[in-house]
Amino acid sequence: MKSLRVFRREVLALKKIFAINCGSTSTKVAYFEDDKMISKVSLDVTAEQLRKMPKVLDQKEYRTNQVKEFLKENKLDPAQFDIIVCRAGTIPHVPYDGAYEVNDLMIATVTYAPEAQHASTLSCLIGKELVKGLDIPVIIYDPTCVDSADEIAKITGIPEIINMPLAHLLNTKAAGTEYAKSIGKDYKDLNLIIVQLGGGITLGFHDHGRISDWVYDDEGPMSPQRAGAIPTRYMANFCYDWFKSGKTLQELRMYLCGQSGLVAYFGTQDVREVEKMINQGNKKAELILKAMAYGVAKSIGQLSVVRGGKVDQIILTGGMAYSERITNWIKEKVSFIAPVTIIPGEREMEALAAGALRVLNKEEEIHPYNVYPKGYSSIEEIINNPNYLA
Ligand SMILES: Nc1ncnc2c1ncn2[C@@H]1O[C@H](COP(=O)(O)OP(=O)(O)O)[C@@H](O)[C@H]1O
Ligand SMILES: CCCC(=O)OP(=O)(O)O
Repeated sequence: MKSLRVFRREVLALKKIFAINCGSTSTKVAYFEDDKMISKVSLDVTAEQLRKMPKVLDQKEYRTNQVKEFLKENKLDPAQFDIIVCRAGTIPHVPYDGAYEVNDLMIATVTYAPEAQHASTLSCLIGKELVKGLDIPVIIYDPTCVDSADEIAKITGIPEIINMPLAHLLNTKAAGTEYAKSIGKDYKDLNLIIVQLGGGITLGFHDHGRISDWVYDDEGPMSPQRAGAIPTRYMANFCYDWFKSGKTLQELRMYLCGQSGLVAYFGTQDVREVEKMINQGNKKAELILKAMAYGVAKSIGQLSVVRGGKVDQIILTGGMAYSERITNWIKEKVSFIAPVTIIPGEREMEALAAGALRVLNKEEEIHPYNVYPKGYSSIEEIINNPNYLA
């Protein structure tokens, strides 16, 4: 039996939480003691660097070194952590939001059979590597692929294709929670359209705490790195030419989610650079950036019908929400639907740590992770037959 002293030390000690968030344009890491952020860094990964490491797994070493450098500079030893919590996506859909264990199946899936090429994958790989040989839990929290959507929203005009929900759940839920709190309500009391204006743009209709419909980065506006929706007649011809020129399906997926959007027009994913061009009188830069904002407004309009116009608030969040030019362009078009609140930047690191703390305090359980990618039924099969995105 534990002595009272040991029991007290375990219960009263501050929980040491390390959070890892690989985004498409940055690597963010932070160290928390309970809910207090002790240190954080956000390191840019530029379009230029990404061109040299086009496959997401190519970036693993680079980003792992960024994380290790942070640990060294802050004199942090992974052996002291109570838990590592990671941002996640690119795994098959899971039924609930919240925490999932990072286990062998998840590691095999993101390594050999990912659902997409997205840097968030790397977060759990790096997390697991840091605690190799140690008995420290690694979890993901509020991944992009929670299936909480209305069935009707998933139906497409091609019966074989079921459109599954994807969205920046982690940050948009955190922004919704922050907004609700600011008006003395609970996130689960409201209908919110929340827009993530990041390297990729996604929108969600948050119906009393559940994303019931969404617009993913390939279904609506272009974004700094991504093409957005392209009419199928153009896309069919584009793909035909692409494959005829000898390029692969994986290269196409990486182009659509990494090298298109603003990057394709201007060679940069940094909106501040594009704004500089506009300030210097570049009319093309103004037109393209405005087209992106216009696309966001149209997608907000699309989601406004989900509950027959019952929208309590529209929230704009993510890095680009710092740009007044962009948020004003969007507001002009959508304010007739509902009032607009701007919550710029991200609170993903805080949201990851808060989730991990609830897990450590036993207020929330860790869901087991047991969903196999389509077409696979064992870890060996996944490892031995990587998919085309690996
Ligand atoms: N102050 C700012 N003004 C305009 N755009 C910004 C600003 N800060 C960041 N951004 C843009 O926001 C985007 C990144 O958003 P972020 O939410 O950090 O993305 P991600 O998590 O996808 O890496 C980039 O295009 C970046 O240039
Ligand atoms: C839901 C998609 C995840 C995504 O696009 O994240 P980034 O904005 O970090 O690229």
